[in-house]
Amino acid sequence: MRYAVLVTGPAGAGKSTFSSSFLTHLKNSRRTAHLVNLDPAASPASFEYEPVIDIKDLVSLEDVMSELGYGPNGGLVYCFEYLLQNMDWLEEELGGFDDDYLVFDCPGQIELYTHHPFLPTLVQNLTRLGIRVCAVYLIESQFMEDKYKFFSGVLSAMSAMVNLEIPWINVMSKMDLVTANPDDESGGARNGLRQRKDIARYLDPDPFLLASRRGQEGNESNPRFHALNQAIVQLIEDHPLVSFLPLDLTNPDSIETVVSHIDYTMQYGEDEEPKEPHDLDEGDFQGLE
Ligand SMILES: Nc1nc2c(ncn2[C@@H]2O[C@H](COP(=O)(O)OP(=O)(O)OP(=O)(O)O)[C@@H](O)[C@H]2O)c(=O)[nH]1
Repeated sequence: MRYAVLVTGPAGAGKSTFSSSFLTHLKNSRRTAHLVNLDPAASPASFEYEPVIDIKDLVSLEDVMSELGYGPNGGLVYCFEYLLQNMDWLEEELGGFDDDYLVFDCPGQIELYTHHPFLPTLVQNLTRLGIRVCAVYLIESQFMEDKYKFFSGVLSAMSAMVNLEIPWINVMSKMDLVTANPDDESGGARNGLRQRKDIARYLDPDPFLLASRRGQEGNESNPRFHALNQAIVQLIEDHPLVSFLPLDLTNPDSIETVVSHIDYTMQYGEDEEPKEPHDLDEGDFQGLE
């Protein structure tokens, strides 16, 4: 069985960094895992592991912009349309892998996840090839600095989940930049970053964070803004689809927890049949007395 993990989320959320740590973790656990780059604008410097499949071998944003005169956003859309017209290329590239974990590092343009059909079509194609697919959606801990930005992140995560309809894990990345304890002088506090005493209300989004303190901050005095917030609170209350796993890459237990959730969501290894004696070859006995 092949497994594909789509690493998604807004620009700068830490997708490439997480993909590298994830691959290191899988390799340390003696699993066969590879990086697939789906970002036609990625620079090679952003990868710790060389991608085994790279969309830039098919089409690159730089070429599309210089040769066809597209801007960055139109160029990205063109690249994905081109990929979907050339799924036989991807199918051939994927053909060389068996029983492997493939980590797809995706671009950071949020509209790709929320309202373009590209990723759903890609997922359909991967599923057709017998690949089990799940998505990890990252938003960064700095989103907690501003509750409106945070809830816009929650809504985009919800929208992407509904658009893709595949097993899904939301992750709050860069938790090393936050400390929950105001007395803790280490880590995030030492770096001058925000302490949060109410992290749990963000990891399991409490919509009443948004509804609180009417009239005390900027736009909140505008009744239409307040009414909009109330509607969003109601939506999140009625459809509590999103919660976040915290990810602190400086803590090995944290990455381990996220990987366990991915394995569980993917039902990793659940279809492995015990080998019959006549299926075993010499290699299976190596190292055994
Ligand atoms: N402190 C901290 N910084 C991080 C972490 N993950 C990523 N970063 C930093 O955040 C920036 C963006 O990280 P990337 O991994 O390139 O993010 P990305 O989502 O792949 O970015 P795009 O592909 O441009 O959308 C880089 O400067 C990283 O060093 C983290 O866990 N902690």
